Amino acid sequence: MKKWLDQQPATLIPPILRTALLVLFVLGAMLTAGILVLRSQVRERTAQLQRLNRLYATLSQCNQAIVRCNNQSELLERICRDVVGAGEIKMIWIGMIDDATRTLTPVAAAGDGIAYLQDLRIALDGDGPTSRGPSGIAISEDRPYWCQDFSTDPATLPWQETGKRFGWQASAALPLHLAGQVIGVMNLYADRPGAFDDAAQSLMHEMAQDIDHALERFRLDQVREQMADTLQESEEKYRELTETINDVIWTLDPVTLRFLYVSPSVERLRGYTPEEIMAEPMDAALTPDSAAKVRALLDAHLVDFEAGRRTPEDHTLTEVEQPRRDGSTVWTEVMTNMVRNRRTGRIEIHGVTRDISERKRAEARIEHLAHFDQLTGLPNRSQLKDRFQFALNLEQRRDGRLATLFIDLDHFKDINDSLGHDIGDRLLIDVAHRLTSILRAGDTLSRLGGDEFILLLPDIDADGAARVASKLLEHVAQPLLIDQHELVVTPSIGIAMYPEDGHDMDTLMRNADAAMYQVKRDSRNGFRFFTREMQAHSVRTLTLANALRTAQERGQLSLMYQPQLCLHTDQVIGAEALLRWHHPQLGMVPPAEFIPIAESTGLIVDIGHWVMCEAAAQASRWRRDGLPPLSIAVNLSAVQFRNPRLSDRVAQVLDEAGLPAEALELELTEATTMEDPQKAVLIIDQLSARGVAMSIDDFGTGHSSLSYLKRFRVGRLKIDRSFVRDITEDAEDKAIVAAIIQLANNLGMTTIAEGVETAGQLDFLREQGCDAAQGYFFSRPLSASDFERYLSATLMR
Ligand SMILES: Nc1nc2c(ncn2[C@@H]2O[C@H](COP(=O)(O)O[C@H]3[C@@H](O)[C@H](n4cnc5c(=O)[nH]c(N)nc54)O[C@@H]3COP(=O)(O)O)[C@@H](O)[C@H]2O)c(=O)[nH]1
Repeated sequence: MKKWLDQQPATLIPPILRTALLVLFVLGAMLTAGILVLRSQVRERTAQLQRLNRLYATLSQCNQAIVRCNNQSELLERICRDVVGAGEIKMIWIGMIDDATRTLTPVAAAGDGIAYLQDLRIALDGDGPTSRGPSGIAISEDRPYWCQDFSTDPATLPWQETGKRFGWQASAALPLHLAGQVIGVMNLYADRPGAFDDAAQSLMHEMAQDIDHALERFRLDQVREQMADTLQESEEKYRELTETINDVIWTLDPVTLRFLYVSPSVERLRGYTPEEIMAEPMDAALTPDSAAKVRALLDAHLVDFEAGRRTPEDHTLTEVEQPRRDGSTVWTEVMTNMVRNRRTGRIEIHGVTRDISERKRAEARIEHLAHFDQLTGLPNRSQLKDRFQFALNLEQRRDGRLATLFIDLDHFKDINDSLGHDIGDRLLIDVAHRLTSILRAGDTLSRLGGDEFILLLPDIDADGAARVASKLLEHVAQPLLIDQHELVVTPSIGIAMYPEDGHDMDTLMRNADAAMYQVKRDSRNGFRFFTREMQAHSVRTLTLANALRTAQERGQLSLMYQPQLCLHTDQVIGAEALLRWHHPQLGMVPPAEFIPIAESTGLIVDIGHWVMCEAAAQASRWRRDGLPPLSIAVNLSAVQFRNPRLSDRVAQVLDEAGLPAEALELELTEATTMEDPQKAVLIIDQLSARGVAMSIDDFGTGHSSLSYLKRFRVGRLKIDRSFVRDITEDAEDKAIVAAIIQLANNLGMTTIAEGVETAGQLDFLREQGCDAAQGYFFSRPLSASDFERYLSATLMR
């Protein structure tokens, strides 16, 4: 311009104009340059604004995604798509930390270069270049890492090649959080260096925070879902439980006494549906008295609960008999506690009701078992004790009298043994009915066990007691028909009177027992009153009976052997085994005293068996030791004889001892065989069929029936000592002994005389043709070793 003005004539353009034109020109140029700068700035500003707008749009889209998406992976995918779709960001990926491996793994990505992420795992711990990359720094330092120049930033070194390939010029790594902890990172890549200016950083930061909130929401949703699931599950379990268990679970309002909930099992328990139960107040089914009690109890509990003296941990357990729809009742156990409903704030009673009828029945049964005899239903000893005490107190107060009758059935054991326990039991039941049928209301009949009964007659004198006893004897003795068996059973009754014979139950029972025992010794089937003489006897009997129970196991029993000699050869042909009992305190107890006790207590069964075993074993030993073959005689008690398995037991004893049957002789008293001769014939037949020798002991004392004697397959008769004693002087004894010997001869039996003490007695016996003898004249009963010596001495003669 200046050049052009200089070429123009001054006339054409005067200097002033020239200056003005120059100024104008400069101003114009300046204006143009300003306009150009301004236009470039406007363009840049516009571009920046557009970028910001795109980022805002991205943020807004992200927020929409956050609202719409329901889970983490959907949200992250969507954010990645939206961010890249807005055009400002070339690539984005979001990685999550795997706590177990401490690596960062991509979970969502979009844009150019995502293929590179395929197997990407960034180790977070250690000093490797990857752990110190933008993601590693963002995570470890919990801050965004802005990389404005991707190609030169030392942190991006391992990925700069990749960045060049995909055109990444700048990047950002922003940590993501859950519950305040860094859980991942969002990586963004831009195609422009310095792309993440302040405005972009602020937006990205906001986006990361929004994502954090969304992740937190998902977590809470998840927790809520889990809680809902758990709640549903536990509700289902609770429902299942309440519907299937037999216990009834319920909730009650203690103020209105209305049930708020009752489980369905109530229908099984009481026959009413839960709805029916809930329709009525709780106390509707109770009696006014019980209802008042329940109400008072609840009120007291409520007061205590409000005052903090009662807590939900305080449970109350009560037993309640509840009505059922069918009119019956059911015993229940109710466990309750008071709680405050957290939702409503009201106090409730929570309860569990359990059916305990089975337990109640068992308790009642145990109670019954404890007081009543199971077979007959009569009171047992424990119940008798109570009634006795009551009756005694009464009689003491009114100065009255009371009778105790001890009733024992005669030969009941025989019935039991021969017909079986079932028949025996039924017999006891029938007898119990018979006895009861003639008693007054205040009398007590009790069964002690076995065939022993105690009858307690209050307010009665001796005459009255005797009348009752007679009536009982008569009544019980009537034949009984059990199955096809017609049975006659008689009782033996002993009577003790209060106050004469005792002031307490034990004494009166013991004395009545002693009197009963006397009846047994006499004739059975009768009654006797207790006397003072019986007392001494009964005490001794009781002592002996107790001591006898353990005599065998304590080695107090032993056998003595009394030689038996043949009167034709004068040789020892056998021995009678005689039982001895030596008690450390009582001394030698005579068999005549303890054998009856052993019989009446039943101990004779075991003791007699022991005697047989011992005697058979001794005889066997003698045979093995080369002694002449002797016969061993063993006394058999009537009780043993009645045992239906006697012949088997004898065979077993012989077997075990290895003794031939003919070496054993069983001595039965005449009285035993005559108790039931028909049966005796059978038993003797069984034994002799096994080859066992038999003899009848004490012959002449038991009124033998000759017709039966003929049928007894016994080998010899043993002449009782009482006839032998006076045989030399007493003509009658002489005649009896002679007759017995003759009778035996006629029946094909031999005879043995016992109790021979003198030569005169022996001479007479020899004259009469008696075959054998035993007695002090020859020898007293000897121990086994003395017997061996005695035998050797006789053999030497
Ligand atoms: N069931 C069982 N009864 C048994 C057993 N052991 C013995 N007894 C019976 O006890 C009664 C008494 O017996 P014991 O005191 O042994 O008396 C016997 C002899 O010692 C005695 N005896 C023998 N010789 C004489 C004599 O010359 N004079 C005399 N005064 N007494 C004598 O006689 C008894 C033997 O009697 P018996 O059995 O009838 O032959 C007695 O009834 C025994 O039976 C046993 O194990 N079981």
